[in-house]
Amino acid sequence: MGWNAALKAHFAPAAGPQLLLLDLDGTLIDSVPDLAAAVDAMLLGLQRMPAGEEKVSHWVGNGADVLIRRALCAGDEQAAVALAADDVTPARALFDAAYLQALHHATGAYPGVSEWLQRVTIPKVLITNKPRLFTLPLLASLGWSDYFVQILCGDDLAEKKPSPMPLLHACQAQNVTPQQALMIGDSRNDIQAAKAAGIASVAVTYGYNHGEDIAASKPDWTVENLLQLLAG
Ligand SMILES: O=C(O)COP(=O)(O)O
Ligand SMILES: [Mg+2]
Repeated sequence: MGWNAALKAHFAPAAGPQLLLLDLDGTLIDSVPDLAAAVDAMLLGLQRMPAGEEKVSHWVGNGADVLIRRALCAGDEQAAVALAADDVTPARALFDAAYLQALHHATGAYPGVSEWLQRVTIPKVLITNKPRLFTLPLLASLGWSDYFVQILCGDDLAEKKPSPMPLLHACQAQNVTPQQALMIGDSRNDIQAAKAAGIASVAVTYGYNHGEDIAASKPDWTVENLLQLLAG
């Protein structure tokens, strides 16, 4: 396995990155159908109108708590932030129950991802804003648990992406410098975190980025399929 010319040039004289930091939702898996079903079950349980996949796809990226807040406030960001924790708790219970039952009904890997995960043999750390409660059973269900040397979820550290904290934590734990690592993600949270950590970043163009073009976040490279990162 070899890296494409752009990555080779960036990481020279090494053959490529020494550590891959990988986002999950919107990068490796298309999880919005199942997330939207759980959000809609939650909203119906609260006697509200369902939101549907398109809106939910714009609300994903900052973890379950923020997703639920956005859903309760129909995407009004200020209102979502201002919502009292007591108003979120009952909704969270409904969401958790619905999503845990259907983590992997309609969720699947994006084209090229399974082959890429098999071909890329350097250490991979999963860095997701998804809570651990959902991440571990979902990875097991996908048969992917053994691909990662470390799994950092949204509730594992004091700060989540766009904070650089989980990325820097992974580099330190895996004994590489930020300059030797590569972050791959679909949203501005991934790219901002990478820039703040001094880590080069690849954005995939097919994921969820709050309805915005990921190019606006100025990743170092963009790809439509992870296999484009490899030579040949
Ligand atoms: O849980 C989310 O909102 C997004 O998770 P991600 O960091 O894997 O994209
Ligand atoms: Mg993502």
